[in-house]
Amino acid sequence: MAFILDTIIAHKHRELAIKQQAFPLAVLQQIPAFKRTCFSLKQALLRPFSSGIIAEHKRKSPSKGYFASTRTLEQIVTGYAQHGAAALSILTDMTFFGGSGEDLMMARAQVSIPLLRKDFIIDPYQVYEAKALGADVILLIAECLDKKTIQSLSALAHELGLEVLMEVHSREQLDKWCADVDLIGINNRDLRTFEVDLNRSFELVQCAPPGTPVIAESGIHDPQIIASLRQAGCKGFLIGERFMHQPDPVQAFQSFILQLQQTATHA
Ligand SMILES: O=P(O)(O)OC[C@@H](O)[C@@H](O)c1c[nH]c2ccccc12
Repeated sequence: MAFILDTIIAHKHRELAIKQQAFPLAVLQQIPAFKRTCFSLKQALLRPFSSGIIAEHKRKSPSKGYFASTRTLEQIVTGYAQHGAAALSILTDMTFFGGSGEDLMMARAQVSIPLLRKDFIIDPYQVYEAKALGADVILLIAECLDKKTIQSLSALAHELGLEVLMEVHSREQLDKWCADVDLIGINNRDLRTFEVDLNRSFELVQCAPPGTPVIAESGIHDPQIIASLRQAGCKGFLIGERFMHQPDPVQAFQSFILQLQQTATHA
C-alpha cells in the first residue's frame, strides 16, 4: 500500500492542473490580497513575551478523522488571536484535511497576526496562490521536495514578500536548508506512519542552522512541555488537535494559555 504522503502528493498534482486552468496566474495577481504587505512570523516569535504558540485550524486529519469542534472558523481564529496566539496555521488542503482556500481568506479577513498556509506545496503556482489568499508564510515539507526545488520556491516566496517555514523530520532533511528559509519546523509526527515522538524536537533543535528560529510541531498537549521545549531552544509551538478536538477550541486555548503563564511564573 502506498504511504499517505505519496497519495497526497499525487493528488496535489491532479488538483494543480485543474486549478491552474480555472484560475490562471494573471487572475490570481488581480486579487487585492496579492498586493498586501505581509506580517512576519519570524519577528512575531522573537518578540519579547510572545506566547510562541501557532494555533492551527484543522477540520480533520487522515489519522484522526473529523475533530470535535462545533465552532465556526471565524469564532476560532478571532478567539485564538484575542487570547494570545503569536500566529495561526490554516489548513487549506481539502481532500485530506477538510480545509480550503476560502478558510484562509476568511481567517485573513478576521485577524491581523501572521498566517501560515498549511498545505503540501510542490509548485510555484501554489506560492502565488498563498499570497493571493492572504497568507504571510508558506510551508515547504522537506520530505516532499529536493533541495533545488526548496531553493527556487523559497526565492519566489521572498519575491512576493512571504516567509518560508521548512519542515523537517530528520537530521538529513536539515541539509536542504538554504538562505531563503526563514524558519525551521520540526515535525514530531512522522508523516508516513503518523507516529508522534516529541524527542524529535529536543534532538533536532540542536542541529538547526543558527539564526533560523525553530518551531516544534505536532503532538503538543501539555503546557508544561512548552517550558522544556523553550529551554531546549524552540521559539514556536505549532498546536492543532489539542484545541480542535474540544467542542470549544477557544475555551481550550484560553485555559492552555493560562496554564502556560502559570508555569512561566513558577519556573
Ligand atoms: O494537531 P497537532 O498534533 O497539534 O499538529 C499540528 C501540526 O503540526 C500538524 O497538523 C502538521 C504538521 N505538519 C503538517 C503538514 C501537513 C499537514 C499537517 C501538518
